[in-house]
Parts: sequence; structure tokens; C-alpha cells
Amino acid sequence: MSGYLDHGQWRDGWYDTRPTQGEFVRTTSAFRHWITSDPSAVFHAEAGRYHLYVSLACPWAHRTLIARMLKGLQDVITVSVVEPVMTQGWCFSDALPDHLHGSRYLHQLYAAADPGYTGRVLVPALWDRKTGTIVSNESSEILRMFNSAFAGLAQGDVDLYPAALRDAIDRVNAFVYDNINNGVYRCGFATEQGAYERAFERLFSALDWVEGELGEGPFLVGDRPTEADWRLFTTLVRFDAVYFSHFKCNRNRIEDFPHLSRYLRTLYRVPGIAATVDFDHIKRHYYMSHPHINPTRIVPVGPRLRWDEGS
Ligand SMILES: N[C@@H](CCC(=O)N[C@@H](CS)C(=O)NCC(=O)O)C(=O)O
Repeated sequence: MSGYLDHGQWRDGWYDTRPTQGEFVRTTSAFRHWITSDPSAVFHAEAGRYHLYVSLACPWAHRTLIARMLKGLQDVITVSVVEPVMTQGWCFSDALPDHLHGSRYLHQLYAAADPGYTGRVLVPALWDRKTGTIVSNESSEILRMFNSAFAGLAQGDVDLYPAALRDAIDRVNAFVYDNINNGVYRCGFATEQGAYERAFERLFSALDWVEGELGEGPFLVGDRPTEADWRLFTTLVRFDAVYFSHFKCNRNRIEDFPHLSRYLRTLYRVPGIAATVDFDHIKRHYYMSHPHINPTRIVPVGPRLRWDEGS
């Protein structure tokens, strides 16, 4: 199941919510180097140098895969995908191998990057072949690096973080992260009724707010999708299939919000995006990796989702 590294040694274990009255508190990402386009920097953008480890189930990793695809960095950044169901945390298999090191578990790479590492073993993780370490395991920063540092190597010319919109994007991101991206986890991983209900109220009042905003304009900021939209998208696309039932986020489905559901369809239909969404991985990961929430580990068959059909 899930666990963590304790001075480089794997230990099984879940998040301890006792000190926070049942509230889930996300741990901060440990590897925070920054890749730049400056050739004299230790970590500079180069084709074939960096390798991205992702889970197709994970909404945070999904952001980085979307940025890689929209920027046209598929030939520049190589990828390994972990198995959706955790064993010793994230793992690899013959079908889904670690293309770079042939490891069995992602925690082996964390221990290789830092033999004394203590903490959770998270995706996404961006590995540097040259220095043999993890450059970053913070999705928001990997997304920004793909957008800016790698722009000169990119096939696509889309800018996900345009200079003129940065303040507005940062404001929306902070709100969406606290209340929605992390909000669904706060609902699902709460271990006391009060903590769950507080997260639930915040989540749905935030979705109501976004619904209102999307009644005024097609995207969160400006008239084309920016990173703010893609960061929201990875939560919305999982919502009706997983968060609604598994995480008890069940006041409404996204399908029940006219503007949010229209917006979700629009983003899903951007060329290349549907191929980054894997419902088999998404559903098997959540329903099978959290036995304290779903002890039978049965994966629901539904719901029927119709984003790629007519609106
Ligand atoms: N702040 C991180 C969060 C990443 C994260 O929490 N990833 C989850 C998967 S959705 C994970 O790897 N969890 C494994 C664990 O907690 O043991 C980011 O945005 O990159």
C-alpha cells in the first residue's frame, strides 16, 4: 500500500491526521531545483536530459503531462508511467517499466537521489540524467519550467503563463488549489466528521464561485486556456468518476453545473488532451489504493461519462 521513506528505508504507513483533528494536511514537496534556459546554470533545459515519472491517476502529475503535450515536448522529455495500484507505494511492472533505471519501486529513485531521504514518495518526479537526482517533485513548478525554460526546445508555441496575466493566474491558482484541487483530498482523507464537513462546504462554495465566473467568460483568466484552467481541469475530469463517491464530494456532480460541464468538455476536446486522461488508471488507483476508505477495493463500473460525445 502507501508508505514513506524514513532515512532512505521504506515503511508502510498512511498520513497521521490525529495532530490536526482529523484534517488531512498535504506534505510539501522536497526537491525544488529550478531548470532554466541559461546554459551556464547547473540545471538547464536540454533535450533528452530529463525524465518525468508520472502516474496517470494523479491529478498533480497530470498537469505536467498536459504541459509536456501542449508545449510539444514529447521528444525532449521522456516519461515513465507507474502502475496505478500501489504496492510499496508507486511501483513499476513489465508492462509499465521504469525506462531509465529498471527500478521496481519509485522509492528506490528517491533513495538514490537522496540516501537519507525522509518523507513521502510522490509523483510527479522529474529526474536529471546528468546529475543523477530528482530536480523537482512539485508539479506546479515542473509545469512552469516546461512552459518557460523549455520554450526554445518546444514544438508548440502555446504560452500557459502569459506575462500580462500572471497576477490573475496566481490568484486563481491559489484559490483553486486550496479549495478544489486539495479540497477534494481534504474531504476524502478527513478522518473526523467536522473536518470533512468544513472541507465539503469550502469545496462546493468554491465550485459555485467558479461556475459563476465561467458564466462571464470561457476560461478562468483571459480568452484562451492557461495553466489556471489545466490545473482545475485535472480535478474536474476525475470528479464525477471518483471524488463524488470515493471522496464523498457528493453535493453535485460536475455534470450538474451547466458552465463547469461545458468548460470541462471544451478542455477535454482540445487536441491531444483526451489521450492524457486514463480512466482505467484513475479509477483503479483511487478505489484500490485506499483500503481505509474502500476496504473491498471494488472499482465501480459507472458512471457513464460523455465528454467526447456531442454536447
Ligand atoms: N505537491 C505535490 C503533490 C503530489 C502528490 O501528492 N502526489 C500523490 C499522487 S496524487 C502521491 O504521489 N501520493 C503518494 C503518497 O502520498 O504516498 C505536487 O503537486 O507535485
